[in-house]
Amino acid sequence: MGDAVRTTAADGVLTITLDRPKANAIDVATSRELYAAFARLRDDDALRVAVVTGAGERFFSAGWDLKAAAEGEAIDADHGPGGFAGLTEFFGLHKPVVAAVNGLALGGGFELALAADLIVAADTAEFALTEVTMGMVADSGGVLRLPRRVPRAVAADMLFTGRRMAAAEAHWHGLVAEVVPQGETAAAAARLARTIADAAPLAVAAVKEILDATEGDDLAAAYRRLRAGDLPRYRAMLGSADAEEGPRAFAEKRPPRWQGR
Ligand SMILES: CCCCCCCCCCCCC[C@H](O)CC(=O)SCCNC(=O)CCNC(=O)[C@H](O)C(C)(C)COP(=O)(O)OP(=O)(O)OC[C@H]1O[C@@H](n2cnc3c(N)ncnc32)[C@H](O)[C@@H]1OP(=O)(O)O
Repeated sequence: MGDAVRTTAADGVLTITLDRPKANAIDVATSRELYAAFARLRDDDALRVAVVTGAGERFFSAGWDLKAAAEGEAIDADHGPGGFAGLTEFFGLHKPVVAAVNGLALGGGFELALAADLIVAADTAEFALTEVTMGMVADSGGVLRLPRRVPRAVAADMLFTGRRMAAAEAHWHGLVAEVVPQGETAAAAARLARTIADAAPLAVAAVKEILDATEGDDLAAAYRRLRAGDLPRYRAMLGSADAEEGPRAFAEKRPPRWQGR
């Protein structure tokens, strides 16, 4: 990777660390490094899940690099690697992403966490979409995802005012899966990621595909999607050797040996 994004891989888990003093802010170069890290997750069959986190204890990410912006650098929110397209393209991939929010997740930093499938947060973490106070809209996923993760009135309050949401409130809303003491975020996220990495890869991919494909549907429409046969990863799971391996391993009282086919 480059200077601002570090990656390490172990036990099927890719850990992506945003490490750019002083606030883990994201400029165009950093967004391209993040993009490359998620491309590695997508393309490496040995990798089954990613954890994305920030270096240090104060910031997960303070979002877009406002100093670079003041000097004229623009992140194309629709088509550039660092914008909504990147977040949508990669967070629609077939492998889950866990955000380990170790501190302040502001603006694009919160959008990065919102694009993940699961969030583990430090008890000191805070979340905010401050774009409206910066003359912008959180159009790299924030304005679209937040109302689908918390009640509309709560999303509206945050989007109109840029107010912060503490980790405890985020957990109360179900936005955050787990809150842990500061300093334990990475370990908690790693435990969650390893549990996912140990599950059947085709089944995990099918769950992610179904969650993403039916997010906006009511139950009846979602069920029709599931039965329509137009979800390729779900279809692949149904006819897989792994779908037979699970019951066989249980009957033989041994751990399953997933083959990913
Ligand atoms: C899957 C593939 C895709 C990969 C790419 C994913 C990209 C994600 C989306 C990209 C971005 C989309 C655009 C986004 O929607 C728009 C935004 O993010 S707007 C910016 C939002 N951020 C903020 O509003 C936070 C701004 N910061 C502050 O308000 C304050 O810093 C603070 C957080 C309240 C802390 O205040 P203080 O305690 O007083 O500390 P300082 O202010 O002195 O900050 C310390 C230090 O950090 C620098 N800094 C802080 N925030 C930023 C920032 N956003 N950009 C640049 N620098 C920042 C600050 O300047 C200080 O440094 P110093 O001046 O001391 O050198």
